[in-house]
Amino acid sequence: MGMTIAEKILAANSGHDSVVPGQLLEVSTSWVLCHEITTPAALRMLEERGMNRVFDPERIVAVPDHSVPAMNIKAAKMYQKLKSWVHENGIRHFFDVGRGGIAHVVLENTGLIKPGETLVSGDSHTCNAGALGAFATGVGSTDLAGAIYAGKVWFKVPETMLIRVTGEMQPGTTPKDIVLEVIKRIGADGANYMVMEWVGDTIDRMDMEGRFTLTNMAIEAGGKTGIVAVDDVTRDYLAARGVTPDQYTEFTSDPDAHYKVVIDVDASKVEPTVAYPHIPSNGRVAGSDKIAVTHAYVGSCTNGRISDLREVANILRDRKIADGVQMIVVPATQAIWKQAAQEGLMEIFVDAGASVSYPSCGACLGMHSGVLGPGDVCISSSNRNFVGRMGDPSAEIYLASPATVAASAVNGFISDPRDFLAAGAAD
Ligand SMILES: CC(C)[C@H](C(=O)O)[C@@H](O)C(=O)O
Ligand code: SF4
Repeated sequence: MGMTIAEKILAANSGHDSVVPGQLLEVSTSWVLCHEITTPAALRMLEERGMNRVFDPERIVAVPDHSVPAMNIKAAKMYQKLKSWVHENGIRHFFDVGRGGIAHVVLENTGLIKPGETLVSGDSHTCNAGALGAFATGVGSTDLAGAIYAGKVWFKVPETMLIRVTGEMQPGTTPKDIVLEVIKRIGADGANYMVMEWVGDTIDRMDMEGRFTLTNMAIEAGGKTGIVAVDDVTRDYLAARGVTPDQYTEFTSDPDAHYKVVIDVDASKVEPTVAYPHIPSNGRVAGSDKIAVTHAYVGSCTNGRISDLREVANILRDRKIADGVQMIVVPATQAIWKQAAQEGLMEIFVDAGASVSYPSCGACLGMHSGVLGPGDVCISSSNRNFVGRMGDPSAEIYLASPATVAASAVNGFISDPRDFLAAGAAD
């Protein structure tokens, strides 16, 4: 029987010619990504056993991102732990505060992780990197410890779900709306322990930033990871980062590969979508109800990229954020921050009355720099709207595209970004 891309990558990285779903494998990890929240626990486990070494200092990427710059002493200590470990072990790929940003977005941009490789990290959105045709997934602290020590991890080969997306996306609709629509259809557990493989002409035309948004949210449907096959879009993205095809292996799914589920999406029918509290599968068309917001957040590993910031600027240009709304814009990395500044986007955000923050996870998970209070209502470009995710348990979070967040910030209530296109503000 044929194999899917994910099965081929797992086979190649575990010394097998072929594998089948359900098979247990010991897989070599090409890369281990470490941030300051989950890595210290893994390091403690290793230290307690006298096993404090790393499998390969060149294959570990360390990026403090959640609680930086530190907002309290506990956070400062976690940062110190990551940093001292990095120095003691000669880990070169360390993206310190001011030189990095949100780990997943930093990594995707480095050219380090390549198609056909495997990546693990103690973070559930590690699936983000699957857009590069790699097998990337989040693991718990024990598996993380094993990966750091031995460069190996146990996996049960997942089943794969095929998501075929065809047709032209309509103006105002973005990759975020596509993934919110898919999660709405299959449910927050619809892809449990499956690989979500994205194909179709809509995906072929989509840039890498959009593809990262799709694979990033696999975990919100319970997926093990998301993946997109390598094509010219991927090759060009990698070439721009100095990576040539002889440095990586391209895997494609066989025509007779086995898919547990096949989903068809007509992109031309997908409308700007908002996931209502308190689960990402609770999608409705943007603006169906007039819901007043107190906060608007653009950022996170899902939607804090330069194309996202451009979309927001297109709507905020020559407009003001509604009175009573606090808007926070967080470029995902230092490089994106600089690019946004060079393009004049920062000025547009500030003139509109938004607060522009430094690259970090901060507000996304209610740690700092934008924590919600009782009864607050936030429209967010992030990926999770669970109870208490951004702060007080009584706060409500609505997930949407950056364009929908911007339109809602201007109106003061959840709005359809297409109304702004009609007004000629966005392109
Ligand atoms: C803190 C970290 C372990 C967590 C995750 O794994 O996803 C965070 O990034 C999140 O988005 O909730
Ligand atoms: S930006 Fe949000 S979702 Fe992404 S890694 Fe950070 S906390 Fe998790």
